Amino acid sequence: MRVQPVLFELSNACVTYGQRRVLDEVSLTLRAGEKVALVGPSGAGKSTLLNELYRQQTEQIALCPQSHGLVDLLSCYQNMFMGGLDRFSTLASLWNLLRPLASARTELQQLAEDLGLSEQLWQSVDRLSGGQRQRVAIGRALYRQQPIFFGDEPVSSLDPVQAEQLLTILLQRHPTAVVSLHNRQLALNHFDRVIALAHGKIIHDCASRDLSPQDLDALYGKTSATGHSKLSAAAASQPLNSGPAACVTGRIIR
Ligand SMILES: Nc1ncnc2c1ncn2[C@@H]1O[C@H](COP(=O)(O)OP(=O)(O)OP(=O)(O)O)[C@@H](O)[C@H]1O
Repeated sequence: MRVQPVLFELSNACVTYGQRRVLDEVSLTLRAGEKVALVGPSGAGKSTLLNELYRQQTEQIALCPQSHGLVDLLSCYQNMFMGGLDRFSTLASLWNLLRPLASARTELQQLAEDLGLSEQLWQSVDRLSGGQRQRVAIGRALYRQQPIFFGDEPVSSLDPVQAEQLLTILLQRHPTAVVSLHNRQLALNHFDRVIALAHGKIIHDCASRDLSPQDLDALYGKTSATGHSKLSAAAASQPLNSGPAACVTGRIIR
C-alpha cells in the first residue's frame, strides 16, 4: 500500500497560558487520508491541539469551530456562502451575498436540503435553534470544498440520528479529517484512528479497532466492569505540569 504524504507534524509541541501548560510535549504525525477522532475530558486540550494543527494548513482546511462563528443577523444562505468566499472575486462575492445568482442559489439549496435546513435557508441565524445553528456551521464548512475537515465537536448539539448522518456526510466529502468529540460510539464507528488526550498530553494514539467502548469510558472517569482499561492507567499517570522555560505562552515550539 502506498504511504500517504504527511500533512501535519508536531514535535514536542507545548502551549502554555501563564504558568499553565495546556499542551505538553505533544508529538504527532498525521497523513493524508486519515480520519482521526480527538477524545478526552473537558479541558484536556483537544481544541488547543486542533488549533495548533490548523495553523499548519489553513488554506486547505474546512474548519467547523466549537463556537460556530456565525454572523447572527445574516441568513443561513449568507453564512453558508461565506464558506466559499475564496472561490469568488470580491464583486461576485458581494453580488451573491446580496442577490444570489442561480448557480450559488442552487448549490446552497441542495446543501440546505442535505442538512435539513431547506425551510430555514433565508432566515437569519439568530432565529434558529442550537442544533440548526450547528448545521449551518457544518454547511459553511462543506461549502469551503477543501480536502481536509477539522471539527471541534461539530455534531454535539444534534440528535443522535442527525449526528450520525452529518458526520457520515462530512467524512465522505473530506478525505482527511480531524474531529474532536465526546461521543465514544461516533469516535469508534466513524474514525480509523483515535487520539486520546488528558492533561494536555497524548495518552493513547491507536487504531479505533484496538479500542473498546470501555476504554473510552475509563478516560471519562467511568469505571468498566473489570475496573481496568488501557486508558485509565495512562490518564492517571499524567499530572498537569506547569511550563518550563522551553515553552512560550500561547505559542507552539516545534
Ligand atoms: N485563551 C486561553 N487562556 C487561558 N487558558 C486557556 C485558553 N484557552 C484554553 N485554555 C485552557 O486550556 C485548557 C485546554 O482547553 P481546551 O479548550 O483545549 O480543552 P478541550 O479538551 O477542547 O475542552 P472541551 O472538551 O471542554 O472543549 C483548559 O484548561 C482551558 O481552560
